[in-house]
Amino acid sequence: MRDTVHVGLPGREYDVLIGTGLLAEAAVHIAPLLKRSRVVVISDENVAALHLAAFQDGLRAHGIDSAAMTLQAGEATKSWPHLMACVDWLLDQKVERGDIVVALGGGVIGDLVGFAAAILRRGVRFVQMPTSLLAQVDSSVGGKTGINARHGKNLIGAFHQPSLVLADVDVLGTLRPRDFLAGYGEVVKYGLLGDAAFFEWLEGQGPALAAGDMPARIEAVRRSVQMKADIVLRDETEQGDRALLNLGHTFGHALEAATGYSDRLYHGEGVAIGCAMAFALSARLGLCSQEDPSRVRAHLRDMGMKTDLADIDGDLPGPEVLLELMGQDKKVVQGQLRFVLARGIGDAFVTGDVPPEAVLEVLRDG
Ligand SMILES: NC(=O)c1ccc[n+]([C@@H]2O[C@H](COP(=O)([O-])OP(=O)(O)OC[C@H]3O[C@@H](n4cnc5c(N)ncnc54)[C@H](O)[C@@H]3O)[C@@H](O)[C@H]2O)c1
Ligand SMILES: O=C(O)C(=O)C[C@@H](O)[C@H](O)[C@H](O)COP(=O)(O)O
Ligand SMILES: [Zn+2]
Repeated sequence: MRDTVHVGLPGREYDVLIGTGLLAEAAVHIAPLLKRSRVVVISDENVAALHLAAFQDGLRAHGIDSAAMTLQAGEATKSWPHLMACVDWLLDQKVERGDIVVALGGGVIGDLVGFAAAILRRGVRFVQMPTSLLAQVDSSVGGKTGINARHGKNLIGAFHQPSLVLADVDVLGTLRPRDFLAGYGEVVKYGLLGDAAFFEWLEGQGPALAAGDMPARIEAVRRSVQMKADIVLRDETEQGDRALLNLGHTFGHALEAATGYSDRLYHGEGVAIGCAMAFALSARLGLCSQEDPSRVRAHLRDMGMKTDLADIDGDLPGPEVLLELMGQDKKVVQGQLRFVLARGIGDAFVTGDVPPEAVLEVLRDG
């Protein structure tokens, strides 16, 4: 079972291969990119324990040498100290301009390693081997790379497109259910932002997807990646339309900052709560029907996901502080917050015309 989505950015085009068995046969797809038969791989401790040996064995069988570095798992790894460790190690390995760096892991590894590749010797190529659902449907595609700052999420980074993305859906089988569902938050986002039929399909197929139905998983990854590729092609550096991919993120990023980028709230969980809030805000402003937010929440609830602030363990700062945290959002223009809101399911748009009091009311409702 195999699908390909082509990201046709002029001069930086690449394929996203989606299917089974791609980890073991990665060498076949990576070899044509190599100038010498050696790659460096960066992964995290969970993924390395489960999948690094199979990946390196496959490379070796094709005569490709590899060296690997393993980082601590979790969002805290997207930070200055780990970026420095990564870049130091890549220099220790004498990675050259013509070499390929492989990011083997979830979105944390993809964002961090992609950024390290962007700044190493002013830019080396990298391959994304996304191993989480979130990374397969979203973070491995489109070239946003970076780390978090004390001031907020992803505030230090670069646009640096990968040279190839290999999304092996078999490896999703080892994800913890909570990590799978966090990735599902981004899948739902795609339906909500631009494809009502996809959202409807997810309402029917979501449980099968979570239970491991392979054709359903491939279809969900393919449709998500295709939508992202289409948007990135129109607006690579987020001057306009690309901000639609930020649906749920203005709320979500503030909640991640408020919970200290910790296990209290995963990125995809923040996105799911953020999508529910974006629809609540849209309904409050009379932009969509009152039924839409209920339908969004009902599907997330059916899937066993977080939808409300009360679902986050521990104390949260008050609405005013959360609103203040949103002030570092990259969509802010001339000091004014902009939100991705919706006229209905599958019909999102970006607007700065949002009274702060309406946002505070949504946050107070939780
Ligand atoms: N660049 C982008 O466009 C973009 C898009 C969406 C999200 N992101 C970023 O992605 C990050 C979240 O990504 P994530 O949800 O993948 O988090 P993650 O990388 O922390 O992975 C989640 C957990 O799953 C584990 N894991 C990954 N693959 C596994 C597998 N196959 N089997 C078992 N365990 C596995 C990881 O070790 C980790 O513990 C956030 O930092 C977010 O900001 C970036
Ligand atoms: O690729 C994009 O563009 C996205 O917005 C995808 C998001 O899911 C992702 O979380 C992204 O990293 C958020 O971007 P940011 O610019 O708001 O940090
Ligand atoms: Zn996201």
